[in-house]
Amino acid sequence: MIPKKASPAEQPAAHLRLVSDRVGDASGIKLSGVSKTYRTRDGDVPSLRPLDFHINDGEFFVVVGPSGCGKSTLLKLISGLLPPTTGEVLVEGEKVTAPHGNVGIVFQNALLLPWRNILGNVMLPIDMKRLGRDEYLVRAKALLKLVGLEGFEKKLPWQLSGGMQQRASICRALVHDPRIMLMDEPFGALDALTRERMNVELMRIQRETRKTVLLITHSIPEAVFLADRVLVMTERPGAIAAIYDIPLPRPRSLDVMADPVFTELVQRIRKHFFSQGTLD
Ligand SMILES: Nc1ncnc2c1ncn2[C@@H]1O[C@H](COP(=O)(O)OP(=O)(O)OP(=O)(O)O)[C@@H](O)[C@H]1O
Repeated sequence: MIPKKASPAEQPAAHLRLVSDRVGDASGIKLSGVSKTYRTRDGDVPSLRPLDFHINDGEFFVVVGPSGCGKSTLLKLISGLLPPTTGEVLVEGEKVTAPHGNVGIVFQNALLLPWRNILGNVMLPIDMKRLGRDEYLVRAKALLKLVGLEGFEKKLPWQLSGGMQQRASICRALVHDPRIMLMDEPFGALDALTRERMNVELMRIQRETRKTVLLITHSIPEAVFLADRVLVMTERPGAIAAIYDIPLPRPRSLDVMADPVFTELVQRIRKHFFSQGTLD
């Protein structure tokens, strides 16, 4: 389905140009006609309508949508955990047919193994993939330092706060140096203040590591704060309601939330959720 452009009546000010898609190349993530219908004993559950879009290499791309519209399904399709019903997903120009090493995934809860210390948890993908421990140990420690967890390597997960655990899970997703980070409501379980701090931290990590990030959130301000572009989904079966370009300069601090461009974008995206019945 072709992303919908804003009608003239809903056109924002010139500085809030709405883009349907940027021209993409073979790098990044490309979805062509990707749909998903779950086959269950009680019948078919159409979850995603055919989607076409491209996420550029190094882009911070955020997806917002109503509950149950297929956001997590989208993430599973890109990571290769689920096959699409129609269409194809290309990651770095390669068709995704199975779980692949090009992604690191962060879930809503840190999901650290309670019996492994923090360093051991970060090293889990390396141990599972049987990669060279010595080489990646250096990287794991450097990542922990990057997220402010230096000195906590030997602690067990319960000895850390929720925000610190989530930072460790981000390190775990990055330790094998994937090109892409997929994040499913990564800060949904955190209190508001910690969540804001984690957002600032995540942007910094993304800038330093130059990863392509696809993040799912229910928070529209969070989406606008973080993203280069925001994809708004319709209700299930999910389709693209619109894709917004976020022209706020980087680096961004929390002060950007007071910028009129920020508030206008938040309001425009919120309108999708308050129109009758469906998202658009
Ligand atoms: N394994 C499955 N079998 C059948 N239906 C499923 C399965 N997984 C998800 N669904 C259905 O597909 C739809 C999309 O689910 P998904 O988890 O992708 O939505 P979501 O947008 O991530 O939801 P939320 O925002 O509440 O986390 C939902 O209606 C869900 O019930």
